[in-house]
Amino acid sequence: MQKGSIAVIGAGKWGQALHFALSQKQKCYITSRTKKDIENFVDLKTAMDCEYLIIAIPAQEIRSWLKENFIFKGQKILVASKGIEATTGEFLNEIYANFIPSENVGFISGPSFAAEVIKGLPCALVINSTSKKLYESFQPFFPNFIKTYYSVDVIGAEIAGAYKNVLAIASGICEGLQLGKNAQASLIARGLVEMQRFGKYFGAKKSSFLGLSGAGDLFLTANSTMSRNFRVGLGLSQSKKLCVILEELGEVAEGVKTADAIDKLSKKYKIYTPIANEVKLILDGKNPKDSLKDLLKN
Ligand SMILES: NC(=O)C1=CN([C@@H]2O[C@H](COP(=O)(O)OP(=O)(O)OC[C@H]3O[C@@H](n4cnc5c(N)ncnc54)[C@H](O)[C@@H]3O)[C@@H](O)[C@H]2O)C=CC1
Ligand SMILES: O=C(CO)COP(=O)(O)O
Repeated sequence: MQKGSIAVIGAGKWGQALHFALSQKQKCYITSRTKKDIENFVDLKTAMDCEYLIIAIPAQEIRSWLKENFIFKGQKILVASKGIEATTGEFLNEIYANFIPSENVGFISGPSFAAEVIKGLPCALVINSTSKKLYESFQPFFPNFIKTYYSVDVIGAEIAGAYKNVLAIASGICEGLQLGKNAQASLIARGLVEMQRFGKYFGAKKSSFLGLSGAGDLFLTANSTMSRNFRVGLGLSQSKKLCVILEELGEVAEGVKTADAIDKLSKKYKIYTPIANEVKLILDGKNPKDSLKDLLKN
C-alpha cells in the first residue's frame, strides 16, 4: 500500500468534484470504469493501492462493486454516496461492514452540490464515522474552502442524506404543480419531521437532522433545480414517464430507488412516512394531484 496517498473511485459529478477539492493540497488520484481525460487518472489497481480512498459510485451499485473489485489492505475509506439499497433495504454502512471494519469507514454528508464544489465555492461537510481517528486522518486532505465537522452518528447522516433525495423529488413535484411557497415550506418542514421519525427508529440522533446532514442538505436540494432529484420531481409533475426523465437526466437520482427502500422499510417496521410513501406511488404511476389530495386529508 502506498502510504499517505489518496484516490477517488468513481468519476461522475461528485467524484470529479471531490477529486478537484482533494487535489488542492496534495496529489489525488481518480479512477472509473471508463478511462477519462482527468489529471492523475489511474487504473483501479493503482487507486486501490492508496491508503486513503473516497468511493463515489451510486448507492445501488456499491454491493456488487465491492464484491467484484474490493480487496481490503487496511485502507481508510470515505463513502460519498447518498442512498439506501432498494433490493434489501440495507443501509450502506451495513453493506460496507461486510467488507471493511467500521473503524476504517466514514460517510460524507451535508449540503454539497458538485457543480459548486468543483468551482471551489465554500461549503461545510460532516464526516461521520465510529472512529474520530479516521476523521482526523482525512481532515488535513480537505481544502481551505471546505469546513469539515465530525459526527459519530453514521446512521443519522446516512438516513438524512438518503431521505432528503426522496423529499427533493416531492418538492420538485410541488414546484412543478405550482402549489405555492406555503405548500412547499410545509412539505419540506413535514419532510424533516418524517425523516427524523424514520431515523429515530434506527437509532439516529435528532441533532443530525437539525444540522448540515439533515436540514442543511434538505433545504439545499429541495429548493433548487440544481438537484437531480428535484428535477425528477419536476418531470413527474409534467406527467413525463420516469424512464424518459431518467434518460434525459443522464446522471443518478438516488431518490428514485431510495423511495422504494424507505417504502419497504416503513411498511416492515410500521413507521409513519406519508410523504416518502406518496413519492413511491407517484414513481409507480399515481397521479401527483391524487397524492396531494391524500396528503392533505385531515
Ligand atoms: N452530484 C452531487 O452534487 C452529489 C452527489 N452525491 C452522491 O454521490 C453519488 C454519485 O453521484 P454522482 O457522481 O453525482 O453521479 P453521476 O451519475 O454523475 O456519476 C456516477 C458515477 O458512478 C459510476 N458508476 C455507476 N455504476 C457503477 C458501477 N457499477 N461500478 C463502478 N462505477 C459505477 C458511473 O460510471 C459514474 O461515473 C450518489 O450517491 C449521489 O447521491 C453526494 C453529494 C453531492
Ligand atoms: O446531494 C446532493 C447535494 O448535497 C446532490 O443532490 P442531487 O443528487 O439531487 O443533485
